[in-house]
This record gives sequence, C-alpha cells and structure tokens, in this order.
Amino acid sequence: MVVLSARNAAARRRFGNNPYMNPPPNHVGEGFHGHNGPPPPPRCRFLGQQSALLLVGIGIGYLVAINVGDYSSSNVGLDVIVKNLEQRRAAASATATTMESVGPMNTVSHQHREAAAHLRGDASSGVRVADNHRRTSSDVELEDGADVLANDSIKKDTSMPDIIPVAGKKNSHNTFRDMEGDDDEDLSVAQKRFVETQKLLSTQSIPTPTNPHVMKTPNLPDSKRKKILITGGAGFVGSHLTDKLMMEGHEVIVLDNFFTGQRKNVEHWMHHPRFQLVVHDVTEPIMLEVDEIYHLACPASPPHYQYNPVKTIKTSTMGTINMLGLAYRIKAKILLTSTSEIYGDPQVHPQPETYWGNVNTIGPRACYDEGKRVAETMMYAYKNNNGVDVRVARIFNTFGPRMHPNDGRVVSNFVIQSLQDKPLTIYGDGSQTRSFQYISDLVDGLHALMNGRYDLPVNLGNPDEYTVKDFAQYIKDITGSASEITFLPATKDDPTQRKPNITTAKRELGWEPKVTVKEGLQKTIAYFARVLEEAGEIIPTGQEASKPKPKAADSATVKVSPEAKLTIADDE
Ligand SMILES: O=C(O)[C@H]1O[C@H](OP(=O)(O)OP(=O)(O)OC[C@H]2O[C@@H](n3ccc(=O)[nH]c3=O)[C@H](O)[C@@H]2O)[C@H](O)[C@@H](O)[C@@H]1O
Repeated sequence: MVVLSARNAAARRRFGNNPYMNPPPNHVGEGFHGHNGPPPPPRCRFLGQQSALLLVGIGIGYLVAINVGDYSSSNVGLDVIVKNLEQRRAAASATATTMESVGPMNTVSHQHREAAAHLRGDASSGVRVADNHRRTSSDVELEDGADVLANDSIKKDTSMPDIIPVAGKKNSHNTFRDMEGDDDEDLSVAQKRFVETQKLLSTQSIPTPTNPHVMKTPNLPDSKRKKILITGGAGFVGSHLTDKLMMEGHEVIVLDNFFTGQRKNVEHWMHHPRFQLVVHDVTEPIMLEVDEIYHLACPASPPHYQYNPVKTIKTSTMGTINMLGLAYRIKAKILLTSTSEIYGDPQVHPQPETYWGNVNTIGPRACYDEGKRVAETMMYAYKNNNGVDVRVARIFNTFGPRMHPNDGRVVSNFVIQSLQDKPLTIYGDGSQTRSFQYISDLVDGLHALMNGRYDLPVNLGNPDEYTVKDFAQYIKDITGSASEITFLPATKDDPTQRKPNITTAKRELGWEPKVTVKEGLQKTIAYFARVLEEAGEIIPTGQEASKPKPKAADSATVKVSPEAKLTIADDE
C-alpha cells in the first residue's frame, strides 16, 4: 500500500501538478480547510450527505418554480402552493438547523453552515418564484383568502435570512455566481498560504519525539536527483540511511512490512514531497521505477530472525530474488546488506572478506547466516549472468538511536537494563568478543560503497573489540548504574569471536569509522533514556523470545509426548 499516494492524488485533482501542492498532514491541512474558502470536496460520507442535501434543496426550488407555473397557468390553488412551499421550506430549514448543530470541529460546522445556507437560499428562492409569479399574475383575479395567505407567507420568507453571514465574509451570498467570485478569492489566499507552508515543509524534516532535530533537504536539480528505494527503510539502519539520502536531496521510497521496522523511525519525513512509504513485504514482487536499491529488509537481531526461521529464509532468498529481478528490469544499481554472520563462528581472526566462514547449516542461526550467504550468491549470479550492477556490504555489530527497545541485541539490552538498574544478562561466560560500530559510520560506509566502483563484498565495522563481559562493565560504568551482572546459559552456535578486517573498505572506499564506541554509547544511552521516559518500563527481549510460545493444543501434546516436543521444535 502506498501510504501517501492517495493524498498526493487528491491534491493533484484539486490543484494540478504543482509539486508544492502535495497536501500536508492533517494538522497542517486544517489551516486550509478551516479557512473561509469553499467547502473542500467531500472527505467523508457525512459531507457527501451535505452535498446530496444541497442538491435536494436546489431540486426543491426548481420543482417549486415549475409547479407554480403549472398551477398558475390553470389559475388554481395558489394558497395550496404556498402552503406546500411553507412545508418544504420548514423541512429544509429544520434539516439545515440539524446539520448546523452537528460537527464539533470548526471546519466541519463551517461547512455545515454553508450547506445549511444553500438549503435556505434554495428554499426561499423557490418562494421568491412564487412571489414573482403572484406579482406577474396580479391582474388575474384571485380569491381574497388566497392572496392573504400568499402575502403572509412572503412576509415570513423575507424575514428569513438568505444566508447566515460567516465570520470573515464581507457580504452574504445571494447567487451562486457571487459565491464563486468570493470563493475564488478565498481559495487563492488559501492556496498561497498552502503553497508557502508546503514550500517550507519540502525543505526539512518535522521534529518528532524519535527525531527531535530538524534536518534540511536541499533542492537538487533533476539531473542530479536520484530516486532511491530502501527496503527495510523503517528499521534501525534503514531509517538513518533514509535521513542521509533525504538530506542529500534525493527522492526516497521506503519499503517496509513493519515486522521489526517502526513507523516512528521515518515519521519525520511523512509530509515531505520527496518521501514515500510503501508498506510491503519483499517476499512479494513489486514494480517500482528507481535508480538505486538499498536492499536491507530482513530481521537482524538473533531473537527476531530465529522467531520464524522459515520467514527469515524466505525474506533473504525470495526477497533478494525479487529485488534483483526488479533491479535487472529497471537497470537499477542494487546494494545488499549482508552480515558478519556469514563468517559463522570464525576460525580466522579478524575476518577479511576472503575468509569463507564456518557456519552450521542446520543450527538455529542458519536461517539468517545461510539466507544471507545465498543472497550474496544470487547477487553475483545476477551480476555475472545478467549484468546487474551490485554491491555487497558485510555489516558488523552496529548500534545507535532508533534500535528497537525489544531488539534483544547486546547493546540495547545492556543499556536498557543499566538505565533501570536491572541485572545485565550475559549469555555464557562473557568471554566471546564483538566489535561495535556506531550507526552513522555504517551509513557513511553504505553510501560510499553504493557510490563507489568496487563491486565485491566489503566489511563495514569498527575493529574496536570487547569481550561481552568487559562490555557489560563498560556500559554499567558509563551509565553509573547500580545493576548487577548475571550469567545465563550460552546461546547455541554463538560465535566466540568477531572483529572486522577493514583493509578493503579503507583502500577501495576511503572509509573508516570516525565515531568512538564511547561517543556512540553516550548518544545511544541518551536516546534510550528518552524512550524509557515515555515507556515507563521496558523489559528487554531475552533468550526465550526467539521461540514462539506453543499454542494451547501444542503444549498439551508436548506434555503427553516428549517426541512430539522435538517434532514441534524442528518444524519451527
Ligand atoms: O548487531 C549486529 O550488527 C549483528 O548482531 C547480531 O549478531 P550478534 O553478534 O549475535 O548480536 P547480539 O545479539 O548483540 O550478541 C552479541 C553477543 O552478546 C551476547 N548477548 C546478547 C544479549 C544479551 O542480553 N546478553 C548477551 O550476553 C550474545 O550472546 C553475543 O555473544 C546479528 O546476528 C547480526 O546480523 C548483526 O550484524
């Protein structure tokens, strides 16, 4: 589903193709709708009913005119006609009053008032026709009683306001032509204001709780502006990449199924005319026209990717095939975010790109590791066989703001635990090592890779290596936490060491990390402190989270037969 396209289409219908005319989010749009311009096209069923009533009112006027003519030509029963008119007018007026009383919003009640006014105007214009008829037929002899009735009725009608004056309007409207003239003026004022607002909004992000800083977006000339697709763009890495590309002035399409991505990660761009969000799962094909594809989509945290291993495999395999097929058809350059996990539990340390890895093909991590390995294989098959321009980044442990609070990876877990003075949970004895890079360095690396000429796999990571035990203590110290450190059972196939060899990135991309682990942690801690303030309490995702809870029926089976349990675990 293209979230913004309907809104854009609506704007185009109303204002043509002016790029600044994309309607803003509702809170901005109210400025326009609340203005004393014409009621906008029906936005809901209720407003549609208003239009219907307006038409009914016009119809009544028209029918009255015809009826009066018919009756008068036969010169009978003007009193009946006038009574009839009175009843219709009263009915129309009652409807109008009811409509006025509905609608708590100013904008809506304004529209109601106008619709009510139209109704009243139409009803009275019908009576005016009767009046005219009466005068033109004054030489016709009428029964006295009928004439009196007609006069009374006309007096009542003239005392009824044609149109209720609306604040800000100079004159009340007497004809539709008058209304069109004034509304044209109002519309142009509203449009100007709207264009100004849109112009401003199209140069920056909007501050949100997740992203309080305003980011500026330059206006690139068409020849330099690229259309870029980011699969998994609402995730932790994808959303930071979105920021970078938006700040360069490109057009960004974020595609996400929101399994681990979060709408709030990209909320600050939702209003922007060069940003689009497409809610879509990469395992399904999609047709888009873009220049570049950053293919990030896949859960990356062990508890997340182990939650549904089949889905993880499908995402890496079918998802990558779909994106490669797209890249091939539209001749787009495509970058795959692969992972340090393709090295498995490495026997070579640090790991260069030339190392082939050590992966257990049937272990709990295999759905991710092997999925990414075959995704790499597909990339080079498409390059060699179909001439697709490919890039492959092998990402090492990355952290920073916008990590999901329930990500379950070591940095977010230890930070969230420390900030709440809860025990820091080390899996195993804590002697395993990881090397941590800050998110902005990774994003710079991905960007350098996509825009460079080197098309073989490249490690992107910070070689700053820690044992998990030392890292726990480090975070505890930085946060000044009173947390204890606890040791839980090791997770299966957990790599014992990991550190990137980044010689290739330095040589081919001129890239190396700039942000120290300490600086990065301080920013991340500040972020999670804000998240915690909002959330109250967060229980980080633990080891158990990687398995879906057995359904009631399954648990019953498990109790009866231990073999059944084994079967269920294997199926999962
Ligand atoms: O962050 C990343 O970029 C990488 O994270 C994961 O790899 P992994 O190294 O297992 O990530 P973590 O879950 O953060 O685990 C790191 C180490 O900390 C340990 N850990 C984790 C969480 C925790 O609460 N306690 C704890 O001791 C783990 O057992 C592991 O030894 C993903 O599998 C990779 O795809 C991804 O590139």
